[in-house]
Amino acid sequence: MRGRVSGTFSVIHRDASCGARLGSLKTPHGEIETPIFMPVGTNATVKAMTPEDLWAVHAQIILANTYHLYLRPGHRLVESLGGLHRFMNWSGPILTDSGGFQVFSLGELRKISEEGVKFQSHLDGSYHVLTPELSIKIQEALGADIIMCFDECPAATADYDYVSRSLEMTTRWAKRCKEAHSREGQQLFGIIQGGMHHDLRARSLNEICAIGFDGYALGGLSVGEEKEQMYGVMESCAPLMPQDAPRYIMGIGAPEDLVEAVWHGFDMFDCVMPTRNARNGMLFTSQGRINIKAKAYEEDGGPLDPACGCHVCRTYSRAYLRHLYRAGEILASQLNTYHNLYYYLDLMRRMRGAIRENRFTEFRRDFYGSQTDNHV
Ligand SMILES: CNc1nc2cc3c(=O)[nH]c(N)nc3c(CCN)c2[nH]1
Repeated sequence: MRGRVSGTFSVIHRDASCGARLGSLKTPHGEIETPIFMPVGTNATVKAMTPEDLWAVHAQIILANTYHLYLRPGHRLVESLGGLHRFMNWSGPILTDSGGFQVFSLGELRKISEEGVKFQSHLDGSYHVLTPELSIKIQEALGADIIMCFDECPAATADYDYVSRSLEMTTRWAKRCKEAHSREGQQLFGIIQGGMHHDLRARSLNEICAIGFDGYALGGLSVGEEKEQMYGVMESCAPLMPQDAPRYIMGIGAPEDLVEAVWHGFDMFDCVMPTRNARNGMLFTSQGRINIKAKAYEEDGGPLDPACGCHVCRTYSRAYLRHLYRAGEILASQLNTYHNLYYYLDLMRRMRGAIRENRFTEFRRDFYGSQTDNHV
């Protein structure tokens, strides 16, 4: 079992008007300025983006998935070829999720037990057992800078007793993950469960923090709950989490969710929304979301977002982006993804600036005012 990787995270500045804080997280592949958004690169690629594009949109750290890379091409193959960074030509930090959530959202025929999760591959129907120990070994073989404990994310519909028993098993699994983890320099984050119940959240938080990890994540959110429930869990958990460790909310979220979470004092986020929405023509702008396939843009020679400084907004018209999308061109996914990720990462940059200048509460108020949602 490895102790905490000391001195990797420091809080640089706190905005006195709220919970927002500026942080620095050091990893073997570089230093990360927080708050930060992590583009999702499930199969060792952020879909439709080259590593050069990711640097151009100022990505600092990306996420990859244990479940997918274990099934294809296999973690031992990636390890034999020099590890995930070499394999995908991304020299920046990488965080890998532990596989539990993906098994439940993708695998067929899952059976959960104290040992772990038995499941059938969504690719070929083959049978597998993912355990806390195997999840850690896979993530060590991939060589991510930050790895996640193997946990169970209960469905939003799960009842109180199920959520209570589930968090107790997640705590036992977290202990097994810490025991199994031995790769020097690699950070291990614990995951707090407890559903939408503040007493169960506090219990999970205390148990996971008592084990001691390099960072702490809120799991079990963005699973179909109401926004008020999600924000309520953020508000109740943030003050109870260690001040001096990174705080990550998994699977979050829409731009307004990121602003709310930063306001409460969270540091790291990941979500497929910017990349998945891009491929479906749903684009984020300073005036809210737009649907690029709408007829309203057929003859619109203007930029996607006049307030955006990205290459796409400086180069192409809405009419051209609409044409590419309707023609089913591959370039539509590339340009739309490039812009959406630039928007998300620029939003994080603007939030860091607001925290640095102690004006984050004003930033949050102005942000809500600007988002006249669902433009055509
Ligand atoms: C989209 N919503 C969402 N909720 C999550 C919860 C967990 C969660 O509770 N645990 C883990 N390990 N991952 C989660 C993920 C995947 C994050 N890339 C979630 N994604």
